[in-house]
Order: sequence, then C-alpha cells, then structure tokens
Amino acid sequence: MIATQSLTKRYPRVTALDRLTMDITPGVTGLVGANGAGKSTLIKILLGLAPATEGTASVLGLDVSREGAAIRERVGYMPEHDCLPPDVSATEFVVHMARMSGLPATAARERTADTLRHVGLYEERYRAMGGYSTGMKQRVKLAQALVHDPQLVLLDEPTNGLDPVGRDDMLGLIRRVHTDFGISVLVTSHLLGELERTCDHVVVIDGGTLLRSSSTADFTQSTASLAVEVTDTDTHPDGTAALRDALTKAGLTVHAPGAPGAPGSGHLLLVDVVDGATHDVVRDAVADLGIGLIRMEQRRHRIAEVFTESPEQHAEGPPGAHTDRNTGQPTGPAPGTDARTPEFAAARPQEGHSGDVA
Ligand SMILES: Nc1ncnc2c1ncn2[C@@H]1O[C@H](COP(=O)(O)OP(=O)(O)OP(=O)(O)O)[C@@H](O)[C@H]1O
Repeated sequence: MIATQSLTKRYPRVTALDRLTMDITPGVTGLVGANGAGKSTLIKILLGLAPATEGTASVLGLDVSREGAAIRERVGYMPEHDCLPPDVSATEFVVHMARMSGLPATAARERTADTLRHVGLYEERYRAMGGYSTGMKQRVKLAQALVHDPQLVLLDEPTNGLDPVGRDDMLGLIRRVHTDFGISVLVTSHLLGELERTCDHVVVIDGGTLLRSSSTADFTQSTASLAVEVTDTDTHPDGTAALRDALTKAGLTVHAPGAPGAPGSGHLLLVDVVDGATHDVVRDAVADLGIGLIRMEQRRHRIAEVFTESPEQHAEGPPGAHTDRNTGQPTGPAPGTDARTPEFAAARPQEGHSGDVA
C-alpha cells in the first residue's frame, strides 16, 4: 500500500523525517511515535501535499512527488486538528467533500447518508457542527475521509481529545472500516496501548527514524510467557517453590514471585515459553510433584512491555540512548522508557490496566 525509501524531510530548524525506509501492506497499520516524531509530516508527504527533501515514496503504487492528485482520489485523509467549519451541518460538509472528490450530486448525497450512519451520527447530522462534541467532530472527520470509498485511509490521531469510552468507540469504528468495507487503514497515535487492539501491524518511529516495524502478534508473541498457579500439599507446603525448582532443573526460565523486578506476583510463576513443549514440561512437573494445577495460561506481552525491556533484546530495536538529530546532544532513552511524553510513560505495563490512560 505504502513504500518509502530513505525518505527525508528537513525543515529549516529540524529534521522531521530521517532516511525512513518502510513498507506497509494491506490491513490496519498503526504508526506510533511521540509528539514530534514525524507522523503528520509523513502523512502530508504521502498525500503529495508536502515535498520530501530526499528519498522516494509511493502510495498504491503511485509516486508521491508526481501523482499527488491521483493518490488523493484513491485515499481518504482525516487530519489531526479541528478543521470543521462551525456554521454548516455534518451533512452539508460531507456532501461537499464528496463532490470535491468527484462524486455526482445524487451519489454524494446517498454516500453521505450511508457514511454518517456508519460512523454513528443520526439526527445531529443536520445541526451546525460548531455545537458538536469532540467525539462527534472526530466522527465527521472520519466520515469525510470515507465518503468517496477510498482504497486506503490515513487517519492522523483520530482518538485525540476523546475520553476512554469515546476512544474505544472510535477504535472499534476504525477496525470496522477495514473488516466491513475492506478499506486499508494507516492510523497514527502516540498511545502504544490502543494500537495493539486495533492494528494488524505496527510501525514505530522516533525522531523521524524507524525503530521497529512488525505484526502486532510478533510484537507481543515473541516474548510470551506462561502464568502458572499451583496448590500446596502436605508433601510440598510451598508448592510454588517446589515447582519453581523443578522447572529450573528442567532448563526453563522461571520468574520467582516477589523477586525484585520480577514480573511474577503472589503465587503466580511466570515461565518463559521456549517452544510448544513448554506447556508439557510444566504439566509433567506438576504431576510428578503431586500438587494441584489451578491455572496455566499463556500471556502475551503488551507492546509497551516490549519497549520497556532492554534494547539489546531487539536486534532491530531502539538504541538505549537517543541523540538529537539536530544538535547531536543526547536526548534520553527510547520511547516507552522515558518521560518525554507522558503518554509513553503512562503506557508502561501495570497489572489490570489498559496501559494507555494517564
Ligand atoms: N511546517 C513546519 N515547519 C517547521 N517545522 C515543522 C513543520 N511541521 C512540522 N515541523 C516539525 O517537524 C517535527 C515533526 O513534526 P510532526 O508534526 O510531523 O510530528 P508528529 O509525530 O505528527 O507529532 P504531533 O502528533 O505532535 O503532530 C516537529 O519537530 C515539528 O516541530
């Protein structure tokens, strides 16, 4: 859908994109990065609205530097900032945008009604947008991006300004744009947590450079672990400790509950999954000890956890310390490990916490 090669954008005082090379395939892709990482700049280049300083990019096989108009015919765009005229209704506005995209008048009205219904705007669609809530405005912005039935939509921070419920609704809508209509989606966010529920693929950029690009499953599965809880018996008054010893002897890595920095807690053991046989080793060890197995469940790490692990664990991952591409000065650790943006910091894993609500 999208390919960039050494894409660079320099503004007079800042390099917004720095030799960015990536490929985005059909589906729902999340583009995540802290504020100022270069997400909006990338979208503007992909739409042919801003020229790159160096490098190339194509969208649906069309060159962004020469075929911007053809790209904008086939691609929908939802801008980040509030851009709706306050004194017209959603219906008038979306019909206008449909006409601008080349739809005849009747088709524009029909598509507008369908699209506004799809995004959940009903009677309100005839009211002036100046009186809309942030959630309603975001829905109108999504509707105008979809109204001309594009092959791909670029959504710039569609959950900005929404409360948790509004955000969940918007993420559900975005997912359905792909599942119901087959439209591919590139959605940007500075919240790691919300992307793993919505996207098939996640691209992480920081300081205009690519940190990581992989499927959401790869992000979370590569570091899966088994959570195991067992009973105590007369023979083994501390069943958890007995099992930990047995599994360690069997060559598995077990995180001891309560150990400093260990992810286990209480009576839960977290066992790193080596391969498909790990479950069997745990089952056999429990049976041999004669203790009861309360639960054994596979846990996927959340994307945020991947970024709080040591960088050496990811060959293609972020370096531990970043250097400002403009000043050459160190700026601190990679996203997910620093406090440059509260949202990244808030995305740190917490038990029973969705990870993206500050
Ligand atoms: N027109 C411009 N002129 C000069 N600098 C710009 C311009 N547009 C963006 N920048 C700078 O380029 C960098 C990347 O900005 P960009 O808006 O692409 O980031 P972003 O990841 O979308 O962040 P945000 O979510 O805050 O918009 C920032 O340092 C920004 O200040």
